[in-house]
Amino acid sequence: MAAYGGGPWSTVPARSRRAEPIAPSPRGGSRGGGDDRVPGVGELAEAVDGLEIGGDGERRLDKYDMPVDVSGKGAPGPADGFEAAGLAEAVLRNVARCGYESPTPVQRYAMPIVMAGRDLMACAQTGSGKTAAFCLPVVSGLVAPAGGGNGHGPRDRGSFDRVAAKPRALVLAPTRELAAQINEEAKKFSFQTGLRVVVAYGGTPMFSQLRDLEKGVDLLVATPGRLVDLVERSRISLEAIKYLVMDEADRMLNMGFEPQIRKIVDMMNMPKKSVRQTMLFSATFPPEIQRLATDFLHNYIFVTVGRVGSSTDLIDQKIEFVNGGEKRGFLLDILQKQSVGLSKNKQPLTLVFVETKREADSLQYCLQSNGFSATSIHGDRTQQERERALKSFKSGATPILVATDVASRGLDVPNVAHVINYDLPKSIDDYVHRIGRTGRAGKAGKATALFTESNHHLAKDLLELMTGAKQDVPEWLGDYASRPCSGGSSYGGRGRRGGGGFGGRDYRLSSDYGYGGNGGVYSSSGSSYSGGGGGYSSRGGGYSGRGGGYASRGGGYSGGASRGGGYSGGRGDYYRGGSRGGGGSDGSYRQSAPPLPYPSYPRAAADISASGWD
Ligand SMILES: Nc1ncnc2c1ncn2[C@@H]1O[C@H](COP(=O)(O)OP(=O)(O)OP(=O)(O)O)[C@@H](O)[C@H]1O
Repeated sequence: MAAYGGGPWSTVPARSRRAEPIAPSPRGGSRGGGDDRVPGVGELAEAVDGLEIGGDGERRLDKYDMPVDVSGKGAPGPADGFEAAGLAEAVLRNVARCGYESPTPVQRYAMPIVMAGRDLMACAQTGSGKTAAFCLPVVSGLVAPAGGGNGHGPRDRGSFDRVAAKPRALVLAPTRELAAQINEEAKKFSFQTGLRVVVAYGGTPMFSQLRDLEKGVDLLVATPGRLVDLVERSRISLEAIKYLVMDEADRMLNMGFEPQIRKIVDMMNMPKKSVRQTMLFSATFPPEIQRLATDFLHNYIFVTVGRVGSSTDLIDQKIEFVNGGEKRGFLLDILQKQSVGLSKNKQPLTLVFVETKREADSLQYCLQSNGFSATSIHGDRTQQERERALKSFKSGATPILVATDVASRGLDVPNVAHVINYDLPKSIDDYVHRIGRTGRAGKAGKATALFTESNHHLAKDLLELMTGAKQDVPEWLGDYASRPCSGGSSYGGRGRRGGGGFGGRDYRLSSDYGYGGNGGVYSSSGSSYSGGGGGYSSRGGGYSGRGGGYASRGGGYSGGASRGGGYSGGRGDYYRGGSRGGGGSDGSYRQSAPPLPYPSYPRAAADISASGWD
């Protein structure tokens, strides 16, 4: 396979970019009155609270250049640049303001697909620019004039019709912090377009969000819980939705969250899938979630950059074997060593992941008692506390953030130098997302995992992941990986990743699915686009999962009183049976039962709320 032939990426250090004047739009001209003036970054920052552009250090954006596979009938080819993608001029100006010189691979492929009005499932590595990959074409589609080529007919401004706001685009995100971040990004990209971007998430008073909604909304970013609440109060109507995006889609459709997503999509008056345009994005997409996702997609295109669920080799991954009781000392040692010789305000930003909320509190206290400046974020802290902690971490005022999985997905904190998995997660996909908080946007990062005996179930997947990312793997990990594990392989077992090797990532290509051959599949990594043919019938092919389902993973999880049972193997929908009682919020389990193979996500309503799902 030939290497992916993407356009040259910017490797200009962000700092120098920040200092440079922003170039006027290459096309000149403007849309709508009064847009000729091109503001500088500072001005944009003033206009958009929370704007952050770049950070320190060299960027190796070329690191994301890797084989790209595209499957699905009639997929448009990639765009060489932002202009070639056909984005509206106002949006192009905002791209320039953000200092983006050329699109990342996922952006090159996703933008033309979305601009062509096609549904999309896209999988690309953490930190590789997926947010802009959906925001730019969606914003562009919203500002496009009648007949502007986006296939959505005349422009109809989001309106406030008596009581209900009617957004035309909806972006769903699994946590409040991520929703807030996407909101900021979307605002940047829609600067001076006349579009209104509004965010709605739980944990904050509703009245300010209502006031915002009353002014009208074109693009709404929301967490599912708060959205359901607003729709049920008739403050939002989804009847005008043209674009539906699910960020971190595999998480959104996973575990206890899926029913709420179904409620939003199927039972709240949203146009049906053949009418709206639906886009799903994540760095990880297990086949069973891909299968579930087809319920929401219409004749979609699947794009994967690199291997589904792989980590970027921008991250230097280390794994250390530690006895459970020695973890704290080990962590203190790491932190001590990395801070030597650095002044207080130059400490590297370090994110420490733990499994439970209680452990987060306790570790924060321990670190503080040992002279480290640390804060924490988890589902038991108030939203105000969470936001304060994140802000303090971002600014470097508190360079150590102890977090549960509530911070594992999507958060883009520039300059996180080190991610430490103090407790390893239950699944390899969670690991991929956690370490992906560093090594973003082409910058290098470091990840250290403390592996204990109880993490045996993860050994095989870690070995495979690290080997794939060209990391040094200790011999003992290979030993663990080759030994049978009583708990079976983790849920995130590589066997579920689509058969291994490039080309097997779109689950529709599984022979079980009845995709009908190689129709509409091409790979930028060499083989040519083979056009139509084939075709597939959504859900119709009898996809049988990973051959054996959960039960194949060494005994699987058999339920247990506190969990409400229901984990019976089969095709991945264990949560459908039985109650989902038990479990702490945001991936926090306090019980002393043996570790679950999966999930680390909340499964009861109260947990969902505390995790920020609302
Ligand atoms: N074309 C580009 N040129 C330069 N920087 C970019 C470009 N596109 C995105 N970025 C920057 O890359 C960083 C990561 O982007 P983003 O948060 O969208 O990643 P992601 O793929 O969604 O990651 P995750 O899977 O963790 O959610 C952001 O700081 C963003 O501003």
